[in-house]
Amino acid sequence: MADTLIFAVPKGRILDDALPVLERVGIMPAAEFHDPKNRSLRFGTNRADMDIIRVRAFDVATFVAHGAAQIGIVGSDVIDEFDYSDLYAPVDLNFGHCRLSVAEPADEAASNQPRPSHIRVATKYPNITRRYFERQGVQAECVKLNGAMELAPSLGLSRRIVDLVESGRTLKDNGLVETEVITQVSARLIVNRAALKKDHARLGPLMSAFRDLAAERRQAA
Ligand SMILES: Nc1ncnc2c1ncn2[C@@H]1O[C@H](COP(=O)(O)OP(=O)(O)OP(=O)(O)O)[C@@H](O)[C@H]1O
Ligand SMILES: O=P(O)(O)OC[C@H]1O[C@H](OP(=O)(O)OP(=O)(O)O)[C@H](O)[C@@H]1O
Repeated sequence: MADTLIFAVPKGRILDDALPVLERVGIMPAAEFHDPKNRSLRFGTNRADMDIIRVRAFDVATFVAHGAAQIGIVGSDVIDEFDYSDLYAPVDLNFGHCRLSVAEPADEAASNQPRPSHIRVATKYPNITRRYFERQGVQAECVKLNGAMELAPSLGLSRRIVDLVESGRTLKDNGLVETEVITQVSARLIVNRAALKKDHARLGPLMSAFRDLAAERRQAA
């Protein structure tokens, strides 16, 4: 019997959109997965050869990149931040749309001052942020936060932030404006490259099923 395939999904907001997609490709987590009282982190599925793990978004990429999970679903923001060479992201699943942007207090953005060559930025994405500003000849000193980046400017932690924006509501409610879009974000299927080589017989058809479904959903949209 072949090894059990591990499918990693993020426990945050992407999960609600990911579950119907998984179901469409024939993967259904066991009933306990949906029980909020259940503290297990690994669950069976309707496929005897596959288990599902539910972890934090950034950890989905880490589990798959190291081959601890062979396949998963995660936002492209996370893939770009880590830039793991062992991660293959073959399918844009066309949900979880948002963008990664630079924002700053509305009054400071309006003042139109020239940007200094060294800036401080609060973000969950220090690698993307450094790379982005480096391309403009600006050295970005990043203060790593794991959430609530929007608080940083008003509390004097940094003038700028780099964070995800969807409706813009969080920025607005915290007195910030979006000044630059770094990149568009959507959910992706990710596969461990070594696992794909070793177990193409199972991972190949799975990838094709996700690819076909994504194409079908794009056509229907
Ligand atoms: N406002 C948003 N609109 C659409 N997609 C988003 C939005 N915020 C985050 N995402 C996507 O969902 C993913 C997970 O975001 P979520 O907010 O669930 O993470 P989180 O719960 O803050 O993360 P953590 O697991 O570190 O607690 C992000 O990596 C991104 O791809
Ligand atoms: O533009 P909007 O529609 O307001 O969405 C953007 C917000 O959504 C995400 O936060 P989330 O709600 O996931 O909370 P977090 O701070 O825990 O990441 C993101 O970090 C922004 O704060």
